[in-house]
Amino acid sequence: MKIGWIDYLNTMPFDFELTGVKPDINYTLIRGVPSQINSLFSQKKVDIGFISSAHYMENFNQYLIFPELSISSYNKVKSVIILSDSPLKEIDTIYLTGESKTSRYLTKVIFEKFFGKVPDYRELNGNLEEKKAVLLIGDSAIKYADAKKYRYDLSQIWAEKTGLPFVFALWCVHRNYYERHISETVKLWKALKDSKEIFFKEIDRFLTDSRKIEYLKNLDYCLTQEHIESLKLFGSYLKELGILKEEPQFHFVEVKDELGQI
Ligand SMILES: C=C(O[C@@H]1C=C(C(=O)O)C=C[C@H]1O)C(=O)O
Repeated sequence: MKIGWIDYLNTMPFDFELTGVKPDINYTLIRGVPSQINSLFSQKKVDIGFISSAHYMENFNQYLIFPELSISSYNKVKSVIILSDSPLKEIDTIYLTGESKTSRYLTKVIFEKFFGKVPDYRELNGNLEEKKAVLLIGDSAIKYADAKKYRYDLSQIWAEKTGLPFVFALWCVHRNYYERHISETVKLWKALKDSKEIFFKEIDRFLTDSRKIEYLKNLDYCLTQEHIESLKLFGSYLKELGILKEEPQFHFVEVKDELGQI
């Protein structure tokens, strides 16, 4: 089994090698930033991947979601931010990180649906200092959080406008891989879920940096009905903006029968 792993601090709770959970499967981890994992996943170079929620939405007929797991946030996420020299409403040009898919689309929803303006979107390459406004995610967002006068947290804006959590990433499997490897897939799902529980129960064993602990504790790793509502709303905005061809449906891996005890 080839597993696509997002190489950010925020995937640490799922790290079953760290927490000592043994999934009893043969696997290799392929690490990268979200955009790399998304494309390895759609090329079937990985069988199971932690991918951008928007990438699931673009390919929902081919993928299945692992239940109960995500990276989400109920208010501030802290690592999906717009850094700017001017207030948000005055931004005309914004440079978007190439590491993301969901947050790039969320930026468009925020500007175009919530604030009714279409800035010039450009690709972020090189130096932040020369750019008046940038979208950063993941570890570089944490690193450069204070780099500019204004900082806007995209998940906080979403929460203020919708009252919902925002779902950034989902664990997904290719439907046809799942059909041929049901038991291994469910074993991985269980290992990720157990790892997350052990990690937060015993967080001091795995991390000493209090800022990192605080960052991870503030994130939300669940996938409830409310999260699905939020994904649906995001999907309908993306459809309205012409980013998605159709409104996505949400299909899940069936985990109940496989491990009997769940
Ligand atoms: C919360 C985050 O969510 C990330 C954002 C993603 C995206 O924008 O496509 C994908 C995966 C997540 O790791 C983050 O990494 O800061």
